[in-house]
Amino acid sequence: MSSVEVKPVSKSKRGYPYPAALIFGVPGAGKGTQGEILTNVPGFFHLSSGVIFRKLDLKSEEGQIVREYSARGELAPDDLTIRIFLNWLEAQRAAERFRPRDQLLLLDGLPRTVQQCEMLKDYVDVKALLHFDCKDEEAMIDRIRRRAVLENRIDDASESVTRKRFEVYHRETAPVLNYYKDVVKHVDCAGIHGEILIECLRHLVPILKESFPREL
Ligand SMILES: Nc1ncnc2c1ncn2[C@@H]1O[C@H](COP(=O)(O)OP(=O)(O)O)[C@@H](O)[C@H]1O
Repeated sequence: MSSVEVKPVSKSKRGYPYPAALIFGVPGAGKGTQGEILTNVPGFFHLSSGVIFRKLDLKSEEGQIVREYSARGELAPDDLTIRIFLNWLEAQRAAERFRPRDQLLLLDGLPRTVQQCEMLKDYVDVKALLHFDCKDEEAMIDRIRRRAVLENRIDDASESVTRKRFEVYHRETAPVLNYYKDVVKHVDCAGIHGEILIECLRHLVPILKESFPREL
């Protein structure tokens, strides 16, 4: 993707707020893997902020800022994050890859601060937050170490940066769980892919049917 152009978004014209579910949890919990699996199921559209950020043109100002923060294991500034996300979402919608009238948006990695929840309020209607619950954080750190080799991710390469991401998660991201406390669903992230998929679908399919009623 080339550099992100920042355009003001007219809320009423786009049909906001879009129905959405959040895939939520510590780094390495398997959010991206499940999101990718689910996006192959008709009715779901997966969007990962980390993936969008890694696709930014490094020559662009946004690309450079985001890379600096992620290389340190810190969160990018909220306003920049939300702007990049909304522009990217609109580009997907304009290209008809994302169809808000019949696809539930699966957000992975966003919102990641309470401030981001507030900023997204008019744009996404959060129907559920799937909390990928991980009791064993050291196992997650091991997973991330293996992923660094496979995916060549700058923020996965150093253990101190990984530990910093966990610290930032507990301090800044965990409060998001409380913000959406009425719609939190627990998913045990220790299972095999198929088991986790079943759990996710058990929570998501009723939302899909309710959000996009269809006559047979
Ligand atoms: N919602 C967000 N707000 C701020 N920064 C973000 C957000 N999403 C991703 N990032 C940045 O991108 C990096 C990688 O994100 P991600 O791929 O979701 O990693 P993780 O494995 O930590 O869940 C983060 O460490 C952070 O610097």
